[in-house]
Amino acid sequence: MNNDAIRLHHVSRRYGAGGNAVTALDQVSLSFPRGTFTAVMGPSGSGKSTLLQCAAGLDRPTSGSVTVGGTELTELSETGLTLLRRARIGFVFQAFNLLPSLTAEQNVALPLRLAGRRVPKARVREVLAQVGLGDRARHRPTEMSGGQQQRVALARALITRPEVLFGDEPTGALDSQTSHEVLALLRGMVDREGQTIIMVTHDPVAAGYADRVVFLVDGRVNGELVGAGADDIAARTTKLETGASRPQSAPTSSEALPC
Ligand SMILES: Nc1ncnc2c1ncn2[C@@H]1O[C@H](COP(=O)(O)OP(=O)(O)OP(=O)(O)O)[C@@H](O)[C@H]1O
Repeated sequence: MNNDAIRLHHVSRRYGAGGNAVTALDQVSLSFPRGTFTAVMGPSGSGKSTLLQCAAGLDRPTSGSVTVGGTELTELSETGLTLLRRARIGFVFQAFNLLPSLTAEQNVALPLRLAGRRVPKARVREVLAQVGLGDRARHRPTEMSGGQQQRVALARALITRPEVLFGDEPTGALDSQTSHEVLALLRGMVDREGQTIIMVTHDPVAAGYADRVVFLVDGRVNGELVGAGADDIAARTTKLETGASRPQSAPTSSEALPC
């Protein structure tokens, strides 16, 4: 069986046409093996969100191929894409996007309800316990801290047992201690349950929880760091932001080139 949860092959995404055209992604090829945690970093406008959206089936590439566990997304209809996202993909964003009138357990059950599926109460409790909120099932978002709300959002993303969990700055609205708690949870899901996670972040400390960090510059992959700590990641991002590493330099021992 293919061991990649997601594969992008020569993916390009252009917005607009003529003189106003923007190439947000330019021939990006990347593989995300199952059970790994990848951070995506790069300067503002380098294509991180576009990469996430194309990989998650929220946006369609202009050219190239995206496969989720062997399913070619570019061949799916809109309905097919929606069904695939609902069943096989989870999302957490910087904004928690919880419904304020619903309790934690009702928020967590929402994706199943929207899909017209049965909501096993035990599963809702299980996933809330998994994020350390077993005792908060009946609380509403306003009765919870930011970190707790993000953990409810995480439980909501996990209720369907997604093959891939995408995070777009999931700790962007949290203080450093709370960020650590959420990132440690994500790390534990990869290590204990083999969850695949792909997370866009600007924060080298957050990226340090990942197994590898993929860097984008001007819509292209500009190398990656494997097993790096926050200091090395910060040094690399500073270089990218000042343009010092363009064009790409030869990889060092802890670096690997994209496949
Ligand atoms: N809907 C759109 N229409 C036109 N241009 C777009 C659109 N979405 C993104 N872009 C452009 O594509 C490029 C990549 O944008 P993207 O949001 O993917 O970058 P990013 O790395 O996520 O940026 P940031 O870190 O600032 O969020 C940018 O030049 C952006 O202006």
